[in-house]
Amino acid sequence: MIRSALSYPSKKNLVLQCLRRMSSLVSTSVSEVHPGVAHVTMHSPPVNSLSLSFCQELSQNLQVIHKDKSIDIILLQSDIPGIFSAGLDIKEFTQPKERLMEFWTAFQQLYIDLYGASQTTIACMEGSAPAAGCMLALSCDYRVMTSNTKAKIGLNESLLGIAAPPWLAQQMMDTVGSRVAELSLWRGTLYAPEQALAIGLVDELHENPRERALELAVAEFQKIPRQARAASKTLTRQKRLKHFHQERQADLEHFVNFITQDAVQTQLRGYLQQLAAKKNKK
Ligand SMILES: CCCCCCCCCCCC/C=C/CC(=O)SCCNC(=O)CCNC(=O)[C@H](O)C(C)(C)COP(=O)(O)OP(=O)(O)OC[C@H]1O[C@@H](n2cnc3c(N)ncnc32)[C@H](O)[C@@H]1OP(=O)(O)O
Repeated sequence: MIRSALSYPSKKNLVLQCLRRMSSLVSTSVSEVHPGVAHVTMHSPPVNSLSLSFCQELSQNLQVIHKDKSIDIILLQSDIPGIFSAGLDIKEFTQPKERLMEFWTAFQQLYIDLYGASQTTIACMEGSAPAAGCMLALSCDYRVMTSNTKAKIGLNESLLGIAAPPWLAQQMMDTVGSRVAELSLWRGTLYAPEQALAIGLVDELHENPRERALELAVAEFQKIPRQARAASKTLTRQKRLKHFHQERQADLEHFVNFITQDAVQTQLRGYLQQLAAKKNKK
């Protein structure tokens, strides 16, 4: 089931290609909302956690959009109320080694496809974005977050008994500075919107992030020549991406070695139980 139709005027081949790809996919949809502006909408209830298939699907959609020269701005959003993305699907961490490798490879690819997108990307966060949910936002060029104080954003991995991968920690440092990142990484701080704005983790708060993101895209960002935006991105991101490609295999090995440790597995199972207990209390 496809949640909403793709519409790229005068791009019939691409539409067909997309539809073919998406026929077995259910967790994201793509739609052109204004000439040159595409919404990529995440919909994987209950919390848009990034499972193997969700990472792969999001990547595939981004790759299709990358090839579409008529699209120059991507708005990444969720249609689950109160949630942007809950980060990586923790259940994936308890899978056998082969699956873990496939999972992490798909997550790495998603980072490449989003952080490395030549288009201008805006994260429209109407809800919480912990851990890899925060990675999705950090990979975008601009972040608009809801002003609703229930929403939280940050890298809380340490509270799960794990650590963010080096490249995600680096994204945090690049965005908020080394000292703030250092503190927030080991504390696992999840920031309320006003705090996130104060440290520069998000760029704007708005009661309607989607509306604001579209307004920014059309009234501001599209006025800057597309090639200039893309070249500026290359200036600031190329070095990080090159390094990431060099370290990709080592990063995969680090992940598998780390996550399969008995102590880490015990901690993760405990964390999942905490989440379930919290839900039962509601
Ligand atoms: C040289 C360097 C050396 C170091 C190398 C180290 C390398 C190691 C690398 C390891 C890296 C690991 C990276 C991890 C990144 C991550 O993304 S980890 C995931 C972190 N995410 C979270 O902690 C979020 C947890 N969830 C929540 O806080 C809340 O669910 C929410 C705020 C998102 C939403 O709250 P609410 O709306 O109240 O929903 P809930 O009732 O809590 O949940 C509903 C439902 O969803 C399940 N769920 C929630 N989050 C996840 C998740 N991330 N994965 C899987 N499932 C999740 C929750 O259990 C409920 O499930 P049931 O309905 O009960 O089945």
